[in-house]
Amino acid sequence: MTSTGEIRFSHASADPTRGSDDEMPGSDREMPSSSDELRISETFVSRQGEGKLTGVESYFVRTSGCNLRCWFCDTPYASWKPEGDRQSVASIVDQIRQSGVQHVVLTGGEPMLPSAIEAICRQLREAEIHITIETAGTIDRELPCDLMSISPKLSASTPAPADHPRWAQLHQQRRMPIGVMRRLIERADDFQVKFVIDSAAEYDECLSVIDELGVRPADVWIMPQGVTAEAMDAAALWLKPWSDERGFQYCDRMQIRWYGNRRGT
Ligand SMILES: C[S@@+](CC[C@H](N)C(=O)[O-])C[C@H]1O[C@@H](n2cnc3c(N)ncnc32)[C@H](O)[C@@H]1O
Ligand SMILES: Nc1nc2[nH]cc(C(=O)O)c2c(=O)[nH]1
Ligand code: SF4
Ligand SMILES: [Mg+2]
Repeated sequence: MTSTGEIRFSHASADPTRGSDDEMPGSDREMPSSSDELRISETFVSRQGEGKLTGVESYFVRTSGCNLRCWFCDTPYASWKPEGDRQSVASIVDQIRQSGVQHVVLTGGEPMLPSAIEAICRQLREAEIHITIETAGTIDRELPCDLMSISPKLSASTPAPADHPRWAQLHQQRRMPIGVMRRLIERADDFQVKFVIDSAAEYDECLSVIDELGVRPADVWIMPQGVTAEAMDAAALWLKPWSDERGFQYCDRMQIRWYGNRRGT
């Protein structure tokens, strides 16, 4: 942790923010990460459903484990109750290469947590495969990335303190390191910033984060919180006009429309 409270991992370091899935974040229940393997909850080929590459066939690699605990997380099997076995960097990259798919989406959980993500990105870059990283933007790593897709977590994402006292506190402390996000944006070849909005009460905070990040409206994507087409239809009525008025991109999460909220899609 730096003096500003930001987290920066050097190559092959262990992950001090790594928490377990229960109410004892930081416990040693999980093995420390290594630079040549990481825990994977699922891999699959699908179409990118969010942001500027929507529609592009992509090989998804979902790491397991997260340093945050959004109450609405749509992949609890990679955050609240992380599942999956450890796999080597070599086997993951081999499978991607054998698939012939030219775009990879590294997501999670939090894909910037395991140090092995750096080797994956270096090897994919060598193979000239396009890399998107879907991240909450709380962890600073230097790695090759074509599209850094940052989804900053607003305060309404915090889990209920009454139900999850330790995670509520940690989530609140970790969720918005603006300096880390700025550096990720500066280093990446391209970037987008995607906000999940659950209610109009989050508008002011969203606008002030955009201001602090210094990004243009064209780089901002507004996504409704929700995991069904019905929830997205209902949210679009109030959220899309607000987004359009400010010149933001509106992001209907298309995978939900195409496939429903199903794992592996
Ligand atoms: C599961 S997260 C994994 C990557 C990273 N941890 C993050 O949050 O950006 C993938 C994307 O799904 C979004 N997301 C998760 N749950 C959601 C929900 N209930 N409604 C809308 N978007 C959601 C996240 O904000 C992020 O953009
Ligand atoms: N099709 C599809 N597109 C996605 N874009 C970002 C995803 C994610 O979970 O990070 C995702 C996902 O899970 N599926
Ligand atoms: S940061 Fe991403 S993976 Fe972690 S809990 Fe929030 S939405 Fe889920
Ligand atoms: Mg998803």
